Amino acid sequence: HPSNDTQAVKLTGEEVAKHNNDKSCWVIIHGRAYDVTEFLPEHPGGAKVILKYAGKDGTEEYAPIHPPDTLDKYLDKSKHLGEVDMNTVEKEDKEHDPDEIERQERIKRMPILEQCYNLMDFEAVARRVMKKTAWAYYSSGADDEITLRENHSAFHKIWFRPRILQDVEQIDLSTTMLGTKVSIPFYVTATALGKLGNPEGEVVLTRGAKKHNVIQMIPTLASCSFDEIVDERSGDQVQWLQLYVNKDRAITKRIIEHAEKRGCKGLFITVDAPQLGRREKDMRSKFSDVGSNVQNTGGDNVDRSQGAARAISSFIDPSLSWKDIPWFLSVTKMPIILKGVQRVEDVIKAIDVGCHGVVLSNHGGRQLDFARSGVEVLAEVMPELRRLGLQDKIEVYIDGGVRRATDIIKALCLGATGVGIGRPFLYAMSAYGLPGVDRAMQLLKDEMEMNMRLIGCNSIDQLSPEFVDTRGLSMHTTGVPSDTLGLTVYDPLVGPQEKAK
Ligand SMILES: Cc1cc2c(cc1C)[n+](S(=O)(=O)[O-])c1c(=O)[nH]c(=O)nc-1n2C[C@H](O)[C@H](O)[C@H](O)COP(=O)(O)O
Repeated sequence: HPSNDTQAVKLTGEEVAKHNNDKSCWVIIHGRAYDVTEFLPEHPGGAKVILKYAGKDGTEEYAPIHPPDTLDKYLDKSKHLGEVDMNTVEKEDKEHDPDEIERQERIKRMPILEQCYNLMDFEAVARRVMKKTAWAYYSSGADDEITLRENHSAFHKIWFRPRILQDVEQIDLSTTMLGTKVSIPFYVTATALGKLGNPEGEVVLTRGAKKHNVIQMIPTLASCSFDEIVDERSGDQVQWLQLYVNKDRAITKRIIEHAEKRGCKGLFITVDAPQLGRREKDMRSKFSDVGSNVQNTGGDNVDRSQGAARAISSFIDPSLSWKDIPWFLSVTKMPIILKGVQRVEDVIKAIDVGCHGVVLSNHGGRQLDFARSGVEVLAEVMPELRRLGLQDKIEVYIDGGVRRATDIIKALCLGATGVGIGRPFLYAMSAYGLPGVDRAMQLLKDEMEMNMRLIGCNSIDQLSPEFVDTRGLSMHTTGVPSDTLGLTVYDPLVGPQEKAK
C-alpha cells in the first residue's frame, strides 16, 4: 500500500486499542492494522465476531476463514493503516484458558502416528486434539445427522461375492478419471476452511495428493487462496475446481477462466447446496464462541446463527438451475461435473445437457438430512443407465462415508469411476499434518491391494456387480452388525503415557 509502505513509524498496540468499538473499529491482521468500522454492517459473519477483536489482534480467528488476499481484494486501501509494532500488542492470555490447557495436555498424550491403523483412528484422535470449533465444523452434519451416519453404514449393507483360485499375484489399482491416469480410484474431495484444522490449510492436502498421485479438488471456500493451492502443485499433478456459483456471474466467470488458465482439469459445480444445511454442532460451538446473532436484530438477511459455514456462503446463488448449464459449457473447455446429484432422473438430465460427469453425493450429510447415501443412489443409477445404453455417456463418482478400501471396491463394482473422500484426510491433516495425510492414503492403498486379492480381482476393470450383493441396501431398517467404528468414534486410542496410568 504505497501510502503506508513509506510509513516511518509503526503503529503501537496502545494506539490500535483505542479503536475498540463500533464507532471506530481497528483490527490487527497478520501484523497490519485495518479500519473496518464502515465494513462492520456488511460483514457476512456479522459485526459481533469482528467487534470481539476490535482494537486487538484478530489473526488467529481470521486466518482459517479468509484466504490471505481477502483484505487486499475487498477493503479499500485507505482503510489499510499500516504495520503495527507487535511487541507493543497485548497477547491474548491463552495460558489460563482451561479448555486450551486441557487440549494441550491431550495433544501431549496423543497416540503416535504409527498407532493409526485405519481412517477412523484419525477421526478418534482428531476429536480429542482439535479445537472445539474446528472439530464441530468438520464433523457436523445437518439436522439429526441421520444421513451423516447412513453414508458410512450404507456400505455395511453391501456384501461381497468373492471368487477364488484366481492368480492375484499382480494387482494394478490404477484407473483414469476425466482423462487423468491415477494410482488409486479415490480423490481428495473439496472441503472448506482447511486452516481450521491445520495452520497451513489445503496445501497440506496438495502435498499428500502429489505423493500418492491422486487428484485434489480445490474448494471454493478454501482457507488458502486458489493460487496458493495451485502453486503448491508440482510436476504433472492434476487438480479439479469445486465451484459454488455466485449470484454475480461475472465473478463466477472470472473464477472459472482463472482456474482453466491455471491448469485445472475439471469443474465440479456443487448443486446440492442452494442454501447451506443447518449444522447444529457448528452453530453451537460458534454460539459459545462469538455469540452469533441467534436473535438477529440487524434486520439484514444473512442468518448468522448458522456458524461459520452459513456466514461465508451468503454469495451462493439459490436460483441456479438446469437452464444455466449451457452457459457454463460455453465459458470453459474443462469437463463439467455436477456434484451433489441424488437420483437417476437428474443423471439422465445431466447427460442430456452435455455434462461430463456427476458426483452422487449428499455433501457428507451436511445438507438435506434423510438424503440417501451416494452408494445407494449409485445402485439405483447404474442399472438404469445400462438399460438405456447410457453408461458410457458420463463418468459417475460418489462420495460420503468412504472409510475403508472395501467401500471403494463396492462403489467400483457397482459402476462408479472413482470415489471422493473428505473428512478422513481433514482429520489426518489436523492431527498429524502431512505425515498423517500420507499415512491415511497409504493405509487405503494397502487395504485396497489386500481386498482386491481377497475378492479375486487383479485390476479395476475386472470389478463388476457380480462381486456384490446389494439386496439389503435400500432397507434402511436392516440391522447390521453394530458398526463400532463408524457410528460412534470409538474409544480414543490410548497413547503410551496414558497406558502408564
Ligand atoms: C467435511 C466437509 C465436507 C464439505 C465441506 C466442508 C467440510 C468440513 N464443504 S462446506 O463447508 O461447504 O460444507 C464443502 C464445500 O465447500 N463444497 C462442496 O462442494 N462440498 C463440501 N463438503 C462436502 C464434501 O465435498 C464431500 O461431499 C463430503 O465430505 C464427503 O463425505 P465424507 O466427508 O464422509 O468423505
